[in-house]
Amino acid sequence: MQTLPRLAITAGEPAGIGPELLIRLAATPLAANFIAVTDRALLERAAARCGQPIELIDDDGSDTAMRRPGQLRVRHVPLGTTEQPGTPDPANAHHVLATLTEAADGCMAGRYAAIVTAPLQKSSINEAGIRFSGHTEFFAERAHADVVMMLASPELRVTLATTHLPLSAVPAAITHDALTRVLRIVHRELQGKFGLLEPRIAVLGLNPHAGEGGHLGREELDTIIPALDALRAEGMDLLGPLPADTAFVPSLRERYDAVLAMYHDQALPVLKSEAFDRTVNLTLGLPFIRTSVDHGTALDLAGTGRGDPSSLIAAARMALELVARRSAHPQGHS
Ligand SMILES: NC(=O)C1=CN([C@@H]2O[C@H](COP(=O)(O)OP(=O)(O)OC[C@H]3O[C@@H](n4cnc5c(N)ncnc54)[C@H](O)[C@@H]3O)[C@@H](O)[C@H]2O)C=CC1
Ligand SMILES: NCC(=O)COP(=O)(O)O
Repeated sequence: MQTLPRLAITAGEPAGIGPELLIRLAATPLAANFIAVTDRALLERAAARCGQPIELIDDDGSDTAMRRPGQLRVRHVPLGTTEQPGTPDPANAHHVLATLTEAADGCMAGRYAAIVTAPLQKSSINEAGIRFSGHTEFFAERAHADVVMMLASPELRVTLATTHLPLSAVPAAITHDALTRVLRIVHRELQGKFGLLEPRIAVLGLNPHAGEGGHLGREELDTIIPALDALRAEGMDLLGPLPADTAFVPSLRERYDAVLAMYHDQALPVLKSEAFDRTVNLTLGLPFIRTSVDHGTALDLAGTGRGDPSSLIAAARMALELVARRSAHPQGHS
């Protein structure tokens, strides 16, 4: 019997749009066995807010060959307190982290084929007194893995040398070793996850005009260029460092398969402004597949049922594609 991949879907911040997006995802005919890792009653309230019928089934860990649109399995993780849409409560921080732990541990134990995450409110977890900067770092720590954040639309893949850091901390984090480590992961994962045998990676500079020959900053000359040259000597096809302001013009985009940006806001606005509804966040380097939405908790829309589920649906589709590729080519996949 051909069974459907078991995808763990975390709902993220209970007071955000995540729970409603899960209901919308469940309504699609996607060929997946979705297991919502969250509170059962939260999903019932989200379905009522969306005005969409939902059939919740307690997950017993079994496989199935079919799922009707509107059916959603649930791995119940109780809330700390009942959600107020639009107003995150730190009393739910431990609940949110428990859902991530169950999804990650379940993937590593083989109970789920992949994880798809809805957005969480990082500040609410911090307000509960917990050090936390994002799913990416949480899953990396849980899996003891070196990871890289990628956001990908059908037209553009962007990877990040640094993720959730204050801007003032970025230059010190751009070291020869860090760039080497990150580029090796990106190169390996473009081969394994995307089937690109000889991936072409464009690397952005850190400074305006990529440092203008040292007149606008020395990080390119002192760190980035030597790191790229060493990796080129190993055979990697690297372009740059390119000035970030022109790296995304069409003539240059034809010359690379992915971009490595030095920091979070250097490249993500390009993706989010041209493909907000089609972009997927994925974590490279984990021992399991994890995809996510490209947006946040949209507290201004939470509770209205009007959040757009497109990015979550795209994330689920990409997770299914990666699961299928892993089954077909298990040796090339982390
Ligand atoms: N993967 C994750 O867990 C992510 C979490 N966040 C967190 O989200 C929180 C809020 O972040 P913001 O910067 O305000 O960004 P945001 O993405 O939540 O909202 C920005 C704007 O986009 C709109 N928007 C976002 N998603 C939408 C959707 N699916 N449909 C329709 N409109 C949508 C919002 O209504 C708002 O006007 C922060 O705590 C941040 O850390 C942000 C990005 C990713
Ligand atoms: N902009 C992407 C983002 O902040 C998502 O981070 P993560 O929670 O997936 O690590």
